[in-house]
Amino acid sequence: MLPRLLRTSTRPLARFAVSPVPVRHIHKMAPVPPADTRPIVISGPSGVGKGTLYKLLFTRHPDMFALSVSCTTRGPRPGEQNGVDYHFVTPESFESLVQEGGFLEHAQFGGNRYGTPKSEIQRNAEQGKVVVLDIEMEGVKQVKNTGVPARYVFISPPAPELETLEKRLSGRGTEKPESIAKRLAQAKNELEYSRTPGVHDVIIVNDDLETAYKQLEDFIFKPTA
Ligand SMILES: Nc1ncnc2c1ncn2[C@@H]1O[C@H](COP(=O)(O)OP(=O)(O)OP(=O)(O)O)[C@@H](O)[C@H]1O
Repeated sequence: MLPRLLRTSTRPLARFAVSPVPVRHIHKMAPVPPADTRPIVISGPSGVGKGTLYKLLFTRHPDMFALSVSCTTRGPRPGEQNGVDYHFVTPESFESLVQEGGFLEHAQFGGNRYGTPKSEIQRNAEQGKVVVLDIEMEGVKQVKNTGVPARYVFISPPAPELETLEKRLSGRGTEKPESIAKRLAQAKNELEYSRTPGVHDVIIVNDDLETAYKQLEDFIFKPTA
C-alpha cells in the first residue's frame, strides 16, 4: 500500500490497471487529416456512384474536404442548388470565363459545358481543405496537362459494366432516356481511357458500396511514402 499522500486518487489502484487509457481521452482524439493534401480528382462513368462515395467521405470526415463546385451550362436537377451543386451559368458567361483563362479544365458533355474554375481550387486550399474534383475524362486529361499536382481516382462499375450503369442511372430517376443513352455512350470512352496504364493512381470497383468506400478512404488517408 502506497502512503496516502503519494496517491493521486482515493480510488483503489486496481481501477487504473484495467483502464490504461481513460475514456475521456478516447473521445477527445482530434481528427487526423490526410497526410497527402494534393487535390483528389475523382472520375468515372456517369451513374457509377462517384457522388455517392464522396458524399459519404464528407459526412464521415466533416470539415476536412471541399468539393470544387463546377460551372455548368446545364439546368439544375430537382433539389440542386446554385453555388452548392454547381454554379449554373449561361453559355455566354461560360464562354467569357474560357476566354479569360479562368478554368483549370472544361469540357462539353451530354450537350452541356462543364468546367472547374481556378478560383475554386485556390479558395478551398486557402481554407486548409483537401479539394475533391468530380470531373470527366477530358477534364482529367486537361488537369494532367496543367501539371497541377493531384491524385487521380477512377471509380469503375462492376461487370456487366454498361448494364450496371444503365440500372443505376434509371434507378436514380434524374435522366430522360436520351440522356441515359448519351451517358452510356460516353461511359465506353471513359472505361477505355481508364485502362491506359499510369493514368490513375487507384481504380476502385464500386460494387458493394461500403467495400468501395473503404478502399477510397484507405487511399486518401494512406501515409505519404
Ligand atoms: N455501390 C452501389 N450499389 C448500388 N447502387 C449504387 C451504388 N453506388 C451508387 N449507387 C446508386 O447509383 C446511382 C448513381 O450514383 P451517383 O449519382 O453517385 O453517380 P455519379 O457517378 O455521381 O453520376 P454522375 O456522374 O451522373 O453525377 C444513385 O442512384 C446511387 O444511389
